[in-house]
Amino acid sequence: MTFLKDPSVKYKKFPPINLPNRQWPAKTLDVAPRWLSTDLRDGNQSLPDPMSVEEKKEYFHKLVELGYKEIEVSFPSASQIDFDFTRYAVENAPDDVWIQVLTPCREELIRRTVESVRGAKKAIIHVYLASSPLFRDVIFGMTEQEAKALAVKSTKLVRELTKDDASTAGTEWAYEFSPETFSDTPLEYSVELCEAVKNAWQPSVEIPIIFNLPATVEMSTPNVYADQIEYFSTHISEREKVCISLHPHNDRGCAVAAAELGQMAGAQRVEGCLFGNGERTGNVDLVTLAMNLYTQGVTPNIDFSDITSVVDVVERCNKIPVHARAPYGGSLVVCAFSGSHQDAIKKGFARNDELKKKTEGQHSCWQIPYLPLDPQDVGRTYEAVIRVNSQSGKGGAAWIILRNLELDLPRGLQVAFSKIVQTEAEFKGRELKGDELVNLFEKEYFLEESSANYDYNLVDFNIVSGKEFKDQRLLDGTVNYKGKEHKIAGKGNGPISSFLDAIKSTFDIGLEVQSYSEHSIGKGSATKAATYIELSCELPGQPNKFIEWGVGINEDVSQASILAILSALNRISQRV
Ligand SMILES: CC(=O)SCCNC(=O)CCNC(=O)[C@H](O)C(C)(C)COP(=O)(O)OP(=O)(O)OC[C@H]1O[C@@H](n2cnc3c(N)ncnc32)[C@H](O)[C@@H]1OP(=O)(O)O
Ligand SMILES: CC(C)C(=O)C(=O)O
Repeated sequence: MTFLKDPSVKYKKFPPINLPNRQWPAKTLDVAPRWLSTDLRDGNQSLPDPMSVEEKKEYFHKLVELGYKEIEVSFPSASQIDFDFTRYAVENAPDDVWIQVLTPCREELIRRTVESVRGAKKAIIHVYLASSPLFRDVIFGMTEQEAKALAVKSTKLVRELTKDDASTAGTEWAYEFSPETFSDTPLEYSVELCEAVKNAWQPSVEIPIIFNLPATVEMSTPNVYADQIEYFSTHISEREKVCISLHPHNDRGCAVAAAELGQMAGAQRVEGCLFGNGERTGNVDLVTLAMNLYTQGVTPNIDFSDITSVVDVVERCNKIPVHARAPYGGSLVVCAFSGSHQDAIKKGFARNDELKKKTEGQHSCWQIPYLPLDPQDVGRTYEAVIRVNSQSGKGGAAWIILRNLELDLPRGLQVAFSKIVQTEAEFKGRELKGDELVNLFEKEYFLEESSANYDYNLVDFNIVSGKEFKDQRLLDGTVNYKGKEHKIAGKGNGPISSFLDAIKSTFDIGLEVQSYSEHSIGKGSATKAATYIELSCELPGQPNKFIEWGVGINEDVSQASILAILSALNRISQRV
């Protein structure tokens, strides 16, 4: 079969819903829904290697820790592992967590399912049945009325085994019914079927019946799903005794949008999996949904403050990696490699700091270009935000030096260092890690601990000033040049000019300061001065001037300047 020139001969368009009075487009999402994690059921059933009991335990505890209050733990009639794990969940769930289990409409499987949650504090029995014409015809060969009768019979059986059985009074029972696949079922029939199920269950306002309306296979644009939900929400009777739940799959890549529009259309609950695991393209991603609320200022009631630990558990138990670009949790989503992004982020942070200073810490609104979320909110560091490769500009490397060494490089030095970084990144053909950049900077600007191999090294110096010298400074000291110590002496208006004078008289090197800046680093008694000096240099026998930057760091401001001059001089010495 070839890729069709005219796919309409094989695939039919999904018809729009006739809902001229639809209200959902004007709604906003202002509160978190009830969440149900089906990682341990729908997620698990789609894994090449389903989870072991141990893996399910780890995952379950993570879900509880994150704040999920409704967890579908299994399909207990599927396997001994699922049954045993359900028993574990029942015995170990906190009192406020509902344990949900799924069963088809088969008597022996319903019985075993109810058995699996015996003794639970709170349990939801979830029953599903094919309702769409395709699923009914293909899977069961049942008419609409036969399917309805089976759904009613199964609901009555669950009722008899649970809330009508006095011996289970210690358990708070809830009931969930899923017409599969709701999104491909005529709406009038979905409502008729659910009315019959509701009547069989007899819900209360306190514990409403859950009608979970799955897009078992996503077949339309999310607005169509929203129309379907709004239709159901406005046509089902005793709405106050009904909780509408969404269960979107991601076949068309729109599950998150479908879940969001579905909530706008009246749904109060969402079922999904962390990072969108699940059948085929997955269930809707619960992380994205919660964090989408969070970044709109709405409390999601789920705590993703340590998202890396969530990724770890999900990857370990599912044995499927979380994509590096997965919204919010992917390893690359808070990283910028490209120059203009890095520049914007760096400026954004600087502006934020300024605003904070101006408002004495009151400014708290997050507005950083390219970063919709403060990485620290999910336990990530600012160091990881900017990473450097051959696509990066001066700002990226400067950011890493700032974050690691507290050195706020002047613009000219950023440009100069960026060229060095570019050459290195192209040479290595890959990203340069933070510590590689720091090492490169320290090596290039002669800031390493061991300076034994540098051409010029400061051994000692002394500066004197006074009226008798007519406000001039006199500097004398010792400089080691290529292993040999030289006594130096010079005079000038300050430490820099007197040192330049000393270098001129000792080595016949003409140096001129092109630019200078300085700031402090560290705090309290550990405060140091960081000095940046751009020098132009005339060397004996060399026709052209050299221009180089140097960096010096020392507790003493004068010494920091002298070290910066020697740093530039060493760079020049290396070039000739
Ligand atoms: C949309 C969803 O995700 S639904 C959940 C799907 N999850 C799973 O299937 C995982 C667990 N499943 C299992 O372990 C097994 O399929 C079991 C235990 C449920 C049934 O196993 P088997 O009896 O061997 O049947 P098998 O898996 O081959 O086929 C499924 C049967 O269930 C029937 N079935 C499917 N859905 C339902 C339903 N909602 N209610 C009743 N029966 C159903 C099918 O018609 C088929 O019956 P048939 O054998 O009479 O044709
Ligand atoms: C059992 C139901 C809710 C399901 O998993 C689906 O329709 O995808």
